[in-house]
Amino acid sequence: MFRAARPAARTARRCRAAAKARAGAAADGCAPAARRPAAGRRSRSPNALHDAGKSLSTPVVSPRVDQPSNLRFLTHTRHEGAPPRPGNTSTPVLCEAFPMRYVIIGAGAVGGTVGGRLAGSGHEVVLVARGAHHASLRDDGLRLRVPEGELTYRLPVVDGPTPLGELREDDVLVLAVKTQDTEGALDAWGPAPVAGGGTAAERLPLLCAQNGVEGQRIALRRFRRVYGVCVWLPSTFVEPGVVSAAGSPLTGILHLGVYPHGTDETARRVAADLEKSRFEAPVVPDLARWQYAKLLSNLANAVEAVAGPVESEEALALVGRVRAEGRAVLDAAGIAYASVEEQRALRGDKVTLQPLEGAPRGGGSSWQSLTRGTGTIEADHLNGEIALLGRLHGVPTPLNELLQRLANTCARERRRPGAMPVGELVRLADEAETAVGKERRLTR
Ligand SMILES: CC(C)(CO)C(=O)C(=O)O
Repeated sequence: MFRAARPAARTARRCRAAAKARAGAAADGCAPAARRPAAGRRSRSPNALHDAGKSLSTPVVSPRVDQPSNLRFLTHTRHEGAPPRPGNTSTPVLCEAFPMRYVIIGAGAVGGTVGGRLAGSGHEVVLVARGAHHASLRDDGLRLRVPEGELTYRLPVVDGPTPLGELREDDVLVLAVKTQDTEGALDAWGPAPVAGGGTAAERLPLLCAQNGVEGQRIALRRFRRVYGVCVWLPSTFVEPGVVSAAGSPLTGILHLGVYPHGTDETARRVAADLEKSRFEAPVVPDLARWQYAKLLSNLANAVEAVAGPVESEEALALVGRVRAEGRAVLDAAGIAYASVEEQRALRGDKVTLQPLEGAPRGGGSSWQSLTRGTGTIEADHLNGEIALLGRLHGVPTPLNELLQRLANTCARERRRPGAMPVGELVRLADEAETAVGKERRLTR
C-alpha cells in the first residue's frame, strides 16, 4: 500500500543528493556501463530453432517481494522534447532513490521474461495472467528458462486489478499483451483506483511492450502517460507457468521513450531498472524510428507462421519482397525508420541465442500464436499496418495484404504453423502482385 509521503523539501534534498552522487560517479568514469557481449561470438537470428543443449539447474530464486514501498514524490514536471500533454501538468515524478513496483499486464513470453528478470534483480513485480497460466504461476511460481538454467520466481499473481485493491502511486504498468488484446486489458486496468485519488489511466505510467505501433496509440486514447517500447526480446511461452528467453549475454534490448516522442525521468528510471536486469534499455526521443524498423522486420512473422522457418532461398527472397513493399509504404508516408546497418551496429552480438534444454525456440510471436492455437494473431497490426498506410498514401501492398489474410485464416482455423509449402505461398504472392499490376494498367 502507499505510505504517507515525507515532507517534499526533505525528499527533494535526498533526490538532489542522489542525483549529484550519480553525476559524480559518471564524471569519475564509474557510471554503470552498457553491457558488452563477449568478443568473438557469432550472433544467431532470434528466430532460429534451438533444441540442443546442456542440463538445466533449478535454483529457486527468492526475489524481494512485498517489501515496503519507500516511494516519495518529488516534483511535478513534463516530459522533455515534446509539448506538454493536456491535463498532465501535475504528473508526479518519482525520485530515483526509491523503487517502483512493476505490474506486468500479460505475463506471457515477453511479459514473463521482463517480470522475471526485474524480480531477479530485486525489483518488486506483480504478474497479471489468466486461466491455466495464472493457476501455474500462482501454485508453482514463474519458471523462467534462460541460459543460466531454470529460475523460479514466486511473485504475486492476479487476473485483474481488483485483488490488488488500490494501485500504488509508485506502480508502473507494463502492457505486454498482443496488440489485439490491448482494448480488453485497458478496459480492466484504466479505471482502477490509485491511492491518493484518481485512476490508473489518469495517473500511472503505462509502458507498451508490444510489437507494432498501434498498441500505444490505442493506449493514449485512455491513459495520459504512455511510453512506447521497441521490443527486441526473443522469448517463448513454453507451457502454463513456464517461459523461456535464450538471449545471452543480454536477454533483450528494449528501447523506450515517451509516446509519441520525447524522454523523461520515468523513462530513465525504468531503463535503469531494466539495465540492472540483463537488458539494454536505451531511452530515445525518437522511439518511432526504432519501432518502424522493427515493424519491417516483423513483416516476416506471417511468412514464418504460414509457411514455416524462413531459411530457404525462396523464403528469404519472399521476405525481401515483403519488406521492400513495407519500406516503399513508409517512404511514401514520410515515416523514418532506423536502417538495417544502424540496428545491426546497436545490437551486435548482445542478444545471441543459446540452446535451452526443455525449451526449444520454435519461432517468433506469430508462429507461437498458431502453435498455441489462440485463435488470433498479430497480423492486422504488422502486415496490416503496412496495408493501412499503403491505402492512406496510395501505395499498393499486395504482398502484405496476402500475408495478413493468410495469417488470420490460419489463426481462425487453428492451423499449425508452417502448414503451407513455401512454394505455394510464393505462387500466391506472384499472383497477388500480377493482379495489382493489371488493375493499375486498367485504371490508368
Ligand atoms: C524479434 C522477435 C523475435 C523478438 O523480439 C520478435 O519480434 C517476435 O517474436 O515477434
